[in-house]
Amino acid sequence: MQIRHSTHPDQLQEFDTDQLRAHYLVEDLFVAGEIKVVYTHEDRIVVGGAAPVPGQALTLGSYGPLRTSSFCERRELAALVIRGSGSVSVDGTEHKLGTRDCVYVGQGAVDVQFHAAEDDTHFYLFSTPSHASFPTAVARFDEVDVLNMGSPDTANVREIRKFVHADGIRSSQLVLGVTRLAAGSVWNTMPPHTHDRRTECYLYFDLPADQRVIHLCGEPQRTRNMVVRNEEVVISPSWSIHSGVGTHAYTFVWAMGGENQAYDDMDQVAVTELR
Ligand SMILES: O=C[C@H](O)[C@@H](O)CC(=O)C(=O)O
Ligand SMILES: [Zn+2]
Repeated sequence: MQIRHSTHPDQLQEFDTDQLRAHYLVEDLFVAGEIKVVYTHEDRIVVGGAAPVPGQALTLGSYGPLRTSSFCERRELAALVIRGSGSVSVDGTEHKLGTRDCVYVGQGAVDVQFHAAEDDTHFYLFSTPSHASFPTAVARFDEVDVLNMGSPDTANVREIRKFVHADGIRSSQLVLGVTRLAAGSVWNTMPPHTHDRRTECYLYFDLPADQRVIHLCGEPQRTRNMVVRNEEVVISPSWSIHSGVGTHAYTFVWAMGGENQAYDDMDQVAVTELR
């Protein structure tokens, strides 16, 4: 388990490209036959990747820094299939998931296993601390409500789907959804926002291997950027905007943990205020 420490916004001004990437970008999460996890002290979120091969399930263990006997002893977890299809077994109950479907696993689950139904199946894992147990539940990409956002003039036509949230799958603090850009649209979350009460992570996917997303971070009046590949995660501390422009359309998982679950609790930043 890799550890990322929290950072102060002033530090961002001192970071060079490599330091910026070392603190906020998570690469190489998806390795065939392995589970990879990264613990950030920003709201104690754990992000991970599970890439089982068909016929060989992967079991989620606990990790030294958690000091628990099972991963979900004091945590809740969401697993979303970003590529392929498969199932997640939670204490013996199998939940079949197609591409872009998600299972929420409540605190207290002991035995969590990932099974691939086809080659190149990738599960994205997102976990936050939890001090109350909520039922394990599945949300399907094609069944959750869709919010249409953006316009062709600003190249940001996109569909926002909320999976784990106050009016969907209930959780202790975890909030998660998927945003998909229309062909020809490239901007997400523009105009951008911050939410001082939550940390947010973006996992970009469905981006062709030879394309990139230029992800914008930092305080609104002193932004920085990182060039991001397919299936990489960006950690956004609560003081940072989180927005990006692709060289091609893409999809991303946005997921948060923190003080509240109110999606609308955002401080919007006008495009003209950015620097
Ligand atoms: O806090 C919420 C998140 O940043 C995302 O839901 C924004 C997003 O998906 C978008 O505008 O494209
Ligand atoms: Zn946000």
